[in-house]
Amino acid sequence: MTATTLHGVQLPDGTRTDLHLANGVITESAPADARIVDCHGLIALPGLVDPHTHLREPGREDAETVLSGTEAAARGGFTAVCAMANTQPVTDTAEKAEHVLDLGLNAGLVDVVVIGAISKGLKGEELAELGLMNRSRARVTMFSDDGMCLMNPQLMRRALEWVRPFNGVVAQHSQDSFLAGPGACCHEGELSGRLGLGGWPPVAESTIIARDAMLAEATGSRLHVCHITTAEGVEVVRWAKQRGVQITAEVTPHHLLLGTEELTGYDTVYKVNPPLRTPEHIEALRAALEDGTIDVVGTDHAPHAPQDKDHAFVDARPGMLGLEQALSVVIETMVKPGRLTWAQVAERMSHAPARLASLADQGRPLRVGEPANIVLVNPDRTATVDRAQSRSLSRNNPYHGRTLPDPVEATFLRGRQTFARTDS
Ligand SMILES: NC(=O)N[C@@H](CC(=O)O)C(=O)O
Ligand SMILES: [Zn+2]
Ligand SMILES: [Zn+2]
Repeated sequence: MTATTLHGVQLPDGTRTDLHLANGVITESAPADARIVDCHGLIALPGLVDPHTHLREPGREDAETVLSGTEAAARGGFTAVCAMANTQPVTDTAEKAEHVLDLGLNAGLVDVVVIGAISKGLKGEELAELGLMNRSRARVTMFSDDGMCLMNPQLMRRALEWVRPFNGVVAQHSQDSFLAGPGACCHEGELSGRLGLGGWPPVAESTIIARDAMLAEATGSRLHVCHITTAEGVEVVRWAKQRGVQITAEVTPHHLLLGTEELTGYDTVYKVNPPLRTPEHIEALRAALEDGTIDVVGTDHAPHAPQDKDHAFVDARPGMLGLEQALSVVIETMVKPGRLTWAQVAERMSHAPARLASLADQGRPLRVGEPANIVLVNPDRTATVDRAQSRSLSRNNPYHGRTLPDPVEATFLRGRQTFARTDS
């Protein structure tokens, strides 16, 4: 593999330097035959780490494969993605976890980190093989029934106890379906009434977060709150952190940018769980990402085939794409308004998610000796999103037609270029 020198690149702390990439790591100096890339005006961030991706393989390869999903990830600046367990079959055994790991290794574009199911078949009844998945080649440390809220508090407690010896983490999709209105498919509020759609009240999220935070405290285990969407939920996380609970929270790009007003045309691309919220909630999420109450950005990249989206709003599958525009949305909503520095973007999108998933070789600082996992960012470039250009096999891109930052110039996984912009 040829060595590369990123000449004159800006580091997250604002300093300018030459970064030499050779043999998979950042080196002190470059060999004589190194390719030199002029990086003036570009920023190097540590490769992004997505703690929450749906890759759909095995089972729904018409919507996404590990290859197509990881191509989308590399294009978005990611060098690692954590693959959710709600595939068909569900990732609930060591063998299935190793299968997903191997699909990722074969694709070779980003590190595919396997998330195991908490319960067998995501049914919420019996614990899955947590210990065996952890001891498998996939070395699973994160467990989630995402797609479903793990309702049974006894099972939640036992899952938290199980992961403690290996410092694992339980990631919850916090949505109490008993509190949802009939046919709930959007935020409960003035608009759901006007549109005649059933709603999810914010309290359906915050009460589950509060319950799980208390269980995490009682067990001394790590809890991760997936895709938080409400001001009340953020308040509970803030309170739990003050108590010393080992809790982390995640926000998606779409919940940072998009609100309930998108729903007025009943376009099912905007149907997602948890639902898009109102401006007060969106502002609470941005403020919490700014002050660190929300630790990480997770895409919740959820590809769906047309036949699963082309339905009445209430019947369509929830979920939207996120990998390719995640950094675009964070720049638009957080960097441009001066709410996050580049070092803080690196923290929320690389360092912190790597710690969450216990990844030793991801989310590392850009220093000599560290793995050469890097995304090159052009902070000034913008483009109009075209869903037809996506690397994903699916087209449920909620940013289609919007002009947004288009920052990713190139992505390097252990020094090897996994994405390069070709249209400039
Ligand atoms: N976010 C969604 O609306 N859908 C996700 C599941 C999930 O993240 O809950 C999916 O798998 O499609
Ligand atoms: Zn979810
Ligand atoms: Zn999800």
